[in-house]
Amino acid sequence: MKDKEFSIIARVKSFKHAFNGLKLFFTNEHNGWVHLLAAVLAIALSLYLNLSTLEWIAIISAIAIVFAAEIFNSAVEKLADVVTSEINPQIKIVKDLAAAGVLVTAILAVLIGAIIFLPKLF
Ligand SMILES: Nc1ncnc2c1ncn2[C@@H]1O[C@H](COP(=O)(O)OP(=O)(O)OP(=O)(O)O)[C@@H](O)[C@H]1O
Repeated sequence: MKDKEFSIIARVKSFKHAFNGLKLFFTNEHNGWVHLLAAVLAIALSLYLNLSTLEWIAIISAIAIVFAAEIFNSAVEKLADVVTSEINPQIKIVKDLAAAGVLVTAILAVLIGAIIFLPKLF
């Protein structure tokens, strides 16, 4: 691959593509809406419970990790659908693995939420 010169314009374009990806995720992906709702509720509860700085860092990190995993999962699903629209056992494995990645981050988020919120609520 030929070395490319550093260009501010190219970097700005990369950001534009990434923000377009975010727009696509939040407009087209139903799971994106579910995660957005969960994130808004978690942030509202965090504001209400007046969290410490470290607790905020944990909550925000959990939210971001789940979103990132879901976005990668959506990308894998889209790519898999381009590869074939037929039922294919290998595509099933690929999609199930990507979904498992989201599940792991969702479990992490629930555990972090439980550790932080439950003692303050009960
Ligand atoms: N082409 C395929 N061949 C075999 N199995 C498939 C195929 N497409 C989807 N699946 C199975 O259906 C599941 C759901 O895949 P789909 O692409 O419909 O994602 P989805 O319904 O958007 O899921 P998610 O809730 O993760 O967004 C996959 O995890 C996989 O087990």
